Amino acid sequence: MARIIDGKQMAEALLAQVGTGIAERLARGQHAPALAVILVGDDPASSIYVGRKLRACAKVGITSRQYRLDRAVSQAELCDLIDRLNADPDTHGILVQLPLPAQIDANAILDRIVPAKDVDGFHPVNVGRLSTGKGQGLVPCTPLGCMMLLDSVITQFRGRDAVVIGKSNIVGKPMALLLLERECTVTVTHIATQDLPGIVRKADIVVAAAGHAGLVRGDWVKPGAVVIDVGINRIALPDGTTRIVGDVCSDEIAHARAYTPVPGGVGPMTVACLMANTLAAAQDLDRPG
Ligand SMILES: Nc1nc(=O)c2c([nH]1)NC[C@@H]1CN(c3ccc(C(=O)N[C@@H](CCC(=O)O)C(=O)O)cc3)C=[N+]21
Repeated sequence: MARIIDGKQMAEALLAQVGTGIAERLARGQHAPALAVILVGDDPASSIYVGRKLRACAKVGITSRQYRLDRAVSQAELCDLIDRLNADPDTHGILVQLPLPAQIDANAILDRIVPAKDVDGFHPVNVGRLSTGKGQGLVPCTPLGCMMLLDSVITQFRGRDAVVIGKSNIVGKPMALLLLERECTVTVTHIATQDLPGIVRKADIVVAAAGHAGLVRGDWVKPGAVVIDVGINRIALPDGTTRIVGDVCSDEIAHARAYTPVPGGVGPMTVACLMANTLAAAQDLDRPG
């Protein structure tokens, strides 16, 4: 039977580690790390995600400040807020919850956050550092969490075939770069990919981040493969309730070596990695010079 990788438990362990790091900061007389979370509009899913992040902050001892902006906010107002937070020595991390409303140029906003406070790792400087594999720079939370989940079951990445389904800037592309850095042979697939099942069948490592409920079927997965399910899809059930499912038909992959459940897999690790990135940003910002 496939092993279920317990993301919730791994996230708890990472949060505990971050908490210890913060306690050590305080013992040295330094401030607690501070994270600014900007939420535009009142999308219910975004509010839930932001709520999880703020709760995690409270748990590990990160000071959090939430900025809730009207959905009609202008580009200039949002830029002003980011400029203020960039300049504020008491702010170590800045997160702008995505998606942003249509009138906002999201890339221009992400580019405006100083790279040192970019705890999402979406600024071009951090993207560039990841792509040159130098190990400095902040790495996007979801792919970082996925690598930690993979590290809990895989010792040898070198030479393994890895498939990433989805080419987003938030998950697919950075995930591919991290796997490439470990010397996997990486295939990035997307909506226009031909014979996706055939490509996935060859993979030792499958990272599904397509945002399509149940896309990956059991007969696509090679026996012994490790499957990371990044999908979070809310589906309607016949009784009128809804349920969260991933991109993988997890009931069909008993022949996999291991897989991450949804919920309880990648999601909790994403939040825990945000805490780890915020601590890392604070440590770097406080380093003299
Ligand atoms: N700037 C920015 N950074 C992000 O990191 C970011 C974002 N925008 N926009 C939206 C996505 C989504 N995201 C999730 C975080 C936690 C869970 C999570 O904790 N999920 C739980 C519960 C799932 C549920 O029941 O809803 C789980 O999978 O077990 C999921 C998804 C962060 N995102």
